[in-house]
Amino acid sequence: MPMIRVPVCLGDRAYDVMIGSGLLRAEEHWSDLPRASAAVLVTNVTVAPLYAAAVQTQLKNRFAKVHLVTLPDGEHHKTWQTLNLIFDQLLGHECDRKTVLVALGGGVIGDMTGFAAACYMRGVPFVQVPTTLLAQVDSSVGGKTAINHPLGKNMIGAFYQPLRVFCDVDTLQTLPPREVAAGLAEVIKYGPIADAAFLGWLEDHIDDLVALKPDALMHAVRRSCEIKAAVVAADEREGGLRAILNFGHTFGHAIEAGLGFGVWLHGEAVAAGMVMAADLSERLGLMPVGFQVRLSALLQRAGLPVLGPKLPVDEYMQHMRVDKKAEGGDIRFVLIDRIGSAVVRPAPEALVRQTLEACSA
Ligand SMILES: NC(=O)c1ccc[n+]([C@@H]2O[C@H](COP(=O)([O-])OP(=O)(O)OC[C@H]3O[C@@H](n4cnc5c(N)ncnc54)[C@H](O)[C@@H]3O)[C@@H](O)[C@H]2O)c1
Ligand SMILES: O=C(O)C(=O)C[C@@H](O)[C@H](O)[C@H](O)COP(=O)(O)O
Ligand SMILES: [Zn+2]
Repeated sequence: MPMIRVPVCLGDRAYDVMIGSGLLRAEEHWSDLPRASAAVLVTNVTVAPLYAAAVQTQLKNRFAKVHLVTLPDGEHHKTWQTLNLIFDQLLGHECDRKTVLVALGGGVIGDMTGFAAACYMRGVPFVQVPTTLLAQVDSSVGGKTAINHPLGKNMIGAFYQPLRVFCDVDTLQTLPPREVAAGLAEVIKYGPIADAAFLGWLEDHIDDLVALKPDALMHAVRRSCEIKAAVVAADEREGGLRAILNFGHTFGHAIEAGLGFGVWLHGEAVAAGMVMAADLSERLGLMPVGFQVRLSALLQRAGLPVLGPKLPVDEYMQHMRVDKKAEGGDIRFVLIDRIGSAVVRPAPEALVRQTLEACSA
């Protein structure tokens, strides 16, 4: 299987997303990481037994010291307390400011390791080795790093880009089906916001993706990373365009925070959130009736929920008011105005409430 490079063009901070089979064991792709006396591999208790040894072997060829930090697993551990476990180890091992952090795992590990890298000694280099579909198609690319606050998702964080991203699609074969589906939510997201043809391709190949067919996975990871890389290169810090990557997230983050982090997976909450955003797009007359049904059908075939939980509407509204896109108290939604095109704008509260009633159960 070929190895593909997707460049993320950010001037002197440009980097490659490398996508392929066998990357964790392909020494040539690791040999030009920067020189430093130490690397710190950050992973969790689930991923460590599967893939830490392979990555440690690569790192030991390059760094005199390789330390392993194994964190607890789960979205509810994306906190200050867990972040501090990374800093404890970095300081305990007397790591200097050239130390390279390596995030091995899903989006939780990637977001926390990236944030630790942004903060430790005011910034050390880091590398992403995403091992979930969601992390390969989305979270490892683009430099959003964060932890959660009980009152809001990803509220404490930084924009901080990795040196490189290694997407070894072989690692996806060990994912539980629920995590595959969660990753597919973010893949499907790219169709409505940026690429009508990709949405059609997903409708044709969703069964192959659910079955983890390697060729289909390669194409989905590649196209997703290409779209994300282009958006991030145009608007790294979400001054405008980048907000389209938040399609489904205004509602989705409210579901995650409202239920408590980890009850619904991020991708599951985004799936139900995209259906809500599609419904709102129709209510506003931006999209013809039928779009929401089309999107829901695809999400259901991927094994995802298409209705949010029946939280009180006021609770949804409260969580959405602290969304990072809100301005001056106005919640701003990512809405679709044509398949392959998104707009970011406020919506009348009465319509939002109708959407929440109609799209939760
Ligand atoms: N920074 C961004 O741009 C961005 C984008 C999207 C999502 N996110 C964040 O990413 C997080 C979700 O990421 P996720 O869906 O990867 O969840 P996750 O990191 O919790 O991983 C999902 C589960 O899969 C396990 N796992 C990981 N790799 C595995 C493998 N190869 N085989 C078997 N099990 C494996 C993990 O241990 C975990 O239990 C959320 O916190 C979300 O906010 C960030
Ligand atoms: O990269 C982005 O920009 C995204 O919005 C991607 C999202 O899938 C991701 O969940 C991101 O972490 C959400 O960002 P936030 O700023 O709303 O926390
Ligand atoms: Zn997301």
